[in-house]
Parts: sequence; structure tokens; C-alpha cells
Amino acid sequence: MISPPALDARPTTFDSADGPVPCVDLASGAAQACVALQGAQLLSWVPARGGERLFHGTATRYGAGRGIRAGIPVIFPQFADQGPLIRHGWARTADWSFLGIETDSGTPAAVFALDDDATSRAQWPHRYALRLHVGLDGNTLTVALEVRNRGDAPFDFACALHSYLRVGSLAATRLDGLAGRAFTDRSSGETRIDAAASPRFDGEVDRTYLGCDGERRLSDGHAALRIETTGFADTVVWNPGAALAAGLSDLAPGEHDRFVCVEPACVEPRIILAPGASWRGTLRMAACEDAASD
Ligand SMILES: O=P(O)(O)OC[C@H]1O[C@H](O)[C@H](O)[C@@H](O)[C@@H]1O
Repeated sequence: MISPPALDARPTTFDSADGPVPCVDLASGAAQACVALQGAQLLSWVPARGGERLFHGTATRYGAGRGIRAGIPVIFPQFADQGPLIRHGWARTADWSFLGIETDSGTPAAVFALDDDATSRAQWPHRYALRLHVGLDGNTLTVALEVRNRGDAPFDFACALHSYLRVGSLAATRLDGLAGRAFTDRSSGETRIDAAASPRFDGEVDRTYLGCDGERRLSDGHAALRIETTGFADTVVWNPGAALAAGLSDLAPGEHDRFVCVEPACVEPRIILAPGASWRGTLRMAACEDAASD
């Protein structure tokens, strides 16, 4: 029997221009990742083969209460401004706890936790337990978000893993696997179908693809990612384009050209959880060095 690779975790601090950022560094063989405790946000993923796969800009800002435009922010319990709560909810800016490494499923994963508290209940009167499980295995990253209702009344929520995926340049970038699916264009509000094999990243792209499963593939002509999700009903695809990016102070000029957000999400309808019930969504990404292979 082949044993699963070990996963080592080391609490550390990343020195940003905005001050120290408490993190947990993860390593499994040659694969590495770094998770900030603020937001349980993956800031870095370096698979065993190849370099960094998550976007991190030169103007990225850190600091308490601030959404970090990099890596994989966790969005809960509201997506964007689709509801009365703060934009994208507070899971991305809250301080999570690192619980340790779990091995229950055979594959080790680092587990991060965020439960409701007085501050969250003042905005949203529900009792929840969020768990983020992060596993590394060679060229594969697995991130699972679990939401449990630990209260005595049902609640509903939206969520996403708002993944900023690094690309060499948008002009050479393709996202395959979504062709022919209905999406809502978030900037116009229209729902339509694009017959093209891949969206064109030549301006703002902000689409919520509805009812997604199966494999998607992001490639930039040099490197590719195979993206598989379970549990997440939707996929949001976002890039601000040059004009909107110029108004984002935490994105340096031209850096919108270095990422595409491909976000497994549950936007609409929201998930309804009965007391004691749980929901789990999983994102699995496999890195390939050559877009033509695998
Ligand atoms: O700037 P943020 O609050 O992090 O949001 C960044 C983006 O998130 C999602 O992808 C939404 O679909 C976009 O409409 C939004 O602009």
C-alpha cells in the first residue's frame, strides 16, 4: 500500500509593507503553500513541478479588515453586493484559527476554522462553523470549504473560493470547459450563452456560469491548470480589464494582465442549511507545465 504524502505545517509571519501577516506554511514533498490566518486565505501555492500558481500583485495590500487581492479569498455568507451584508461577507477578513492537520480521509489536510461570534451575530444572527481544508499532493491542490449550521434555526448563505489564478498574459489565456453554458453577465445583468470555446479576456469579464460541474482548464500557452469542483453549483469568471483595473488601488498598472479569477461559488440560489446540517464544496486544481499535455 502506498502511504499518502506527509503534510507539514509551520506557523510563520510574512512581512508585508502593511506589517506582519500571520500565516501557516504548508509543505508536502516539493509542494508548498502558504495560508494567511486572516481569511484562511491561500496566498501561495507552488506545486511539486513548476512555480507559483496563485496571483499576488506588487501593490497587494494587507491589514486588518482589508480584503487581500491575491491567492484564494474565502467568500461567505454573501457574494459581492448581492444582499444587505458587507461586500463578499466577512469570512475573507476575519481571523481564523489553525486547528492542525487532519488525516481522517487518508489524505492529510490542514484545517482552518471560523465560528460565529458576537460581531458576526450582530450583522447576521446565525450560528455557523466554517472549516477550510487544504491538501497538497504533488501537483494537486485541494481546498474544501465546509459550512455547518450549529444553531437551532435554518439559514441560507452564498459562498465562493475567489481564486486569483496566475497567468502569463491575458492575450494567450484560454479557459475551456464552460462553452455553451448559460451565464449571467454581472456587469449588464443579462443571462446568455457564449458559443465561443473560451471567453475573450480583452476587457472586463464578470460572468456567473450557472449549474457548473465537470472539468475546466485554464491555460496561458505555457502552463495549465485542470480545475474540478464538487458541491459548488456555479463558477464566477472575473477579470476587471484595463479600465476598471485602473481604479483599483491595490492592483499595480498592468497587473490585471497577470490573473484570471475562476471562482467555484454558490451565488444563486443560496444554500439553505437546516439546524445541524452541513454543506461541503471542493476545489481541486492540478498543475500542468505544458498546456498541450495532460
Ligand atoms: O474587489 P472585490 O470586492 O474583491 O471583488 C472583486 C470581484 O469579485 C467577483 O469576481 C465579482 O464577480 C466581481 O464583480 C468583483 O468585482
